[in-house]
Amino acid sequence: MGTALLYDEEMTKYKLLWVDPACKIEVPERLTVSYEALVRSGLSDRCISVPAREASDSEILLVHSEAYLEAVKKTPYMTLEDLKEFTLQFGDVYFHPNIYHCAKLASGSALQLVDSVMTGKVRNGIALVRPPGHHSMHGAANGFCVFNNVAIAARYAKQKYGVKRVLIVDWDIHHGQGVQYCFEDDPSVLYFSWHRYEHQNFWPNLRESDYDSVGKESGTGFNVNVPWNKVGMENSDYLSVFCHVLLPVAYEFCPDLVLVCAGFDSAIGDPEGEMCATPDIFAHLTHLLMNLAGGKLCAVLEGGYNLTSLAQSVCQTVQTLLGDPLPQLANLRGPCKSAIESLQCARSAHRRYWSFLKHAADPPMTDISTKHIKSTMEEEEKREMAEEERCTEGKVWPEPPERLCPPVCSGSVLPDDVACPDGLKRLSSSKDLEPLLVSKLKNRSRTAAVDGDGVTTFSRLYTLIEKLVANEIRNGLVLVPDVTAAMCVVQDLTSDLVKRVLVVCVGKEKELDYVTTDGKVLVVQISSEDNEEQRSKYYIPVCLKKGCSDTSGFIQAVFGLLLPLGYEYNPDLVLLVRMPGSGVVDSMWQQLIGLLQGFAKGHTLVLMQVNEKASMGSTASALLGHPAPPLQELQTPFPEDGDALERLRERLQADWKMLQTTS
Ligand SMILES: NCCCNCCCCCC(O)(O)C(F)(F)F
Ligand SMILES: [Zn+2]
Repeated sequence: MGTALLYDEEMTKYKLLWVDPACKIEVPERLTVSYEALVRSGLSDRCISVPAREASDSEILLVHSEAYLEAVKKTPYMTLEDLKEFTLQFGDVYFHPNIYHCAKLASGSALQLVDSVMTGKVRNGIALVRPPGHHSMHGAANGFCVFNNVAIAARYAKQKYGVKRVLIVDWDIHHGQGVQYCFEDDPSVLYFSWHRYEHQNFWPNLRESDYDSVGKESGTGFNVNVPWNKVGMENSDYLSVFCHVLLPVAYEFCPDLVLVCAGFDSAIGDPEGEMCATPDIFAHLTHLLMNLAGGKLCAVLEGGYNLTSLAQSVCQTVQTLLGDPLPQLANLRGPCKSAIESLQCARSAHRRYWSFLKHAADPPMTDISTKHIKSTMEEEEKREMAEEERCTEGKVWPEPPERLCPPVCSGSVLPDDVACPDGLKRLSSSKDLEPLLVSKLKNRSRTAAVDGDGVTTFSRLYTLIEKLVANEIRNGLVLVPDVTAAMCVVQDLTSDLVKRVLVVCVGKEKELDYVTTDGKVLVVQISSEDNEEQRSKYYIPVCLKKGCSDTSGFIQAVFGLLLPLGYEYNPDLVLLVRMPGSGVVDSMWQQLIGLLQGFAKGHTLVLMQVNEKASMGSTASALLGHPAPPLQELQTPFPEDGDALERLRERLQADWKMLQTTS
């Protein structure tokens, strides 16, 4: 299934008609540069174009009051003076004779997107709209927003399609208070937002934007705020919050639909955000959400005022929605101190509501929400001083790397008597291995696996790895008689082909003579074995008391440890080994394959034993990029596992900064 793209140039036909410094950044060019970048890059042609439409009164009334709608209806007939007068009652927003029409198109576009996804016409999609929506409230316009496009879409999805749970992820740099107010008492809509806050010194300067606004009444726990109390946040900070706050909660919530308030003012160069995360981060943020809700994801444009980073960020998002390989993120050096404080506060505020956060540490000593009183003056001084060096006009960043789709998506190396799963390309052509390599294999591998057909298997395996490295194939599935022997062989085969291999070992392993100290290989093993004493910087055993069949424990290890490590290690190849008898649940296995595609440009090599070939179909499906089925309701992870993971993280965070969640 494809990706929907909604855009209508009518929504460029309104603008600010008078002087207002607060609103001058919200210009029609925001939409045109975004759309034109998609056209120029050829991405728009790869999308399914869906027409915009006007939202009806009843749809708008899902969120807004009749009084407010009636008032906005009058604006097309107002004089310039009346429009100025009308605008004065709201904050940081402007009206225009055509903005009511555009606001209906913006909301209607979001609804068209929901229809396209919910009817299965497309898998996911994006709506490029203005005016934005996430600040507008039941009876008021605010922050460039007239109707709350995403809030209306959430209510619409529930009403028309009986959607039970909607996740709204707001990665815009401003707090979408309009969305928060709409759903704060509603447990069927989980709202997550990060936003520039600076201890309430940043617009919209609301006390309720802080991390301790967790929702109210039956919605308690279903509102997650992560305030950024400093500017200059980077890719590491964003990924840490996704791994350590949003994703565990999102997976436990298990949504039927994901809506994204896709604002790109959180990107580098934006005058509002003043952050330093690069446009390619949105490729990963999008990817990390794409295995939720069976892949049903609707992104709706909110903010974004640097026309260069906006256009690049939109392209990065669309390319991921289309399933293209992800760019490698270089030198992630872990969250900064302020981000760790925010992260720790958000986790501790929610630990009583979400079992995956249950073992979160106490809030930091300096409770940051009260800090803003005494810090206002010193912050003010610092802000004045730092102004010049932080000026966003000076910011430069590299053009996001090209994300080329290999001609073949998935290759396979299988015993001759095993049928190749649909969609996979069987590697039969195998060049003979250099004799030197054969002898190396012979003395390396412990079993007779390198006998006649063994050599054939390994020469095909070598060919597959060469093609992965050459980006001729994206990923691959290998079935062997003995995965343990094969693991060692793969290490030999890859040692001169790639710089860093991330080995994810699912299930227990007799003895793993696989560990290196030079960092060329990082092994993360998830099993029921407690190999604590063997642990080192590059060999990290994660013990699940109940083994890999405990999906709750497994998913907690993936988000709490495996993903942050993987991002920091930044491998060129991922070797995913499924040990026989691991007991891992198929949906979890597919989720894992999906998530690991975020590393190494998707170059994942799955190694399985022939007697596990029953799982080949689901493995192939995940490798081909089909969204993983949702994990069924996850029960609370076992306390000892949660505790052990927390302790393991604390011990490892000296070596691996991305594991830090406590200051
Ligand atoms: N320095 C000028 C002050 C601007 N204060 C208002 C900012 C509004 C932000 C709107 C947005 O970006 O959140 C949306 F997504 F809604 F467009
Ligand atoms: Zn914004």
